[in-house]
Amino acid sequence: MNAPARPSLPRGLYVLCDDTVRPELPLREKAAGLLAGGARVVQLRMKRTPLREALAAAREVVAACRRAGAVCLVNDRVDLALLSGAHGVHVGDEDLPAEEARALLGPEALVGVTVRGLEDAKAARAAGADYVGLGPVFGTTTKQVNAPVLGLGGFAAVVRTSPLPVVGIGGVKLENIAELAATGAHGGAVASDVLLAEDLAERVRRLSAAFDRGAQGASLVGGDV
Ligand SMILES: Cc1ncc(COP(=O)(O)OP(=O)(O)O)c(N)n1
Ligand SMILES: Cc1ncsc1CCOP(=O)(O)O
Ligand SMILES: [Mg+2]
Repeated sequence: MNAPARPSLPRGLYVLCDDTVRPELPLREKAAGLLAGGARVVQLRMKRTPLREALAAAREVVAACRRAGAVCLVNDRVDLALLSGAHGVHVGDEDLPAEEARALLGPEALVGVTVRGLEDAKAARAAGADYVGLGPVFGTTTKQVNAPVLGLGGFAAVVRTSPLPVVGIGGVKLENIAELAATGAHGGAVASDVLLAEDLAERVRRLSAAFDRGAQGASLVGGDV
């Protein structure tokens, strides 16, 4: 029997289409700018949008991502991910557990889990997650996180031994994303640096290029070429 066709999470820039950063700009316009810049992974993070509006926004953003060939993950809400036809969900400590998200979404969905260290990453793998979001890597004002800032060294130590691909989050910006990528991170998740830019598409292009440059450096150090 054929295995289910779960998409793999593209490596590189991972953008948050977030309603708390620059709230006056509608989510669909944020998504349009991000996708115009070639974003390949978009997480729809809605913390202040009323539920029915959130469902409508999710349907619109997921459809736009699918037209652009990008992966769209819904933050927190498995119900919205299901109803909007998203590729998957990202869950943390205050959301449904990864096992339950997987049970509801099925084997074809991508499930990402927030972790703070290696033990959490092992647990996420056992729970059926596809990747982990590890942070905060740097200081951030976008979310008050109840965990210490890892710094690049602490982040890299987890990346080296994580059983799942690691996406770094928290204070990731144009000035540090190449260094983050050079640790071997699978992705760099960015909210404010991209959403506060005047030209979202151009910022996506620059962030993606910087991540890819850093990742290339990592593979040269590793002796891949
Ligand atoms: C890629 C990625 N990693 C971590 C998080 C944080 O998720 P969570 O801990 O559930 O916090 P909220 O984003 O829900 O406030 C994330 N969203 N994405
Ligand atoms: C959701 C989340 N979890 C840890 S930091 C963070 C916010 C990241 O936002 P920014 O890229 O603006 O620091
Ligand atoms: Mg959450």
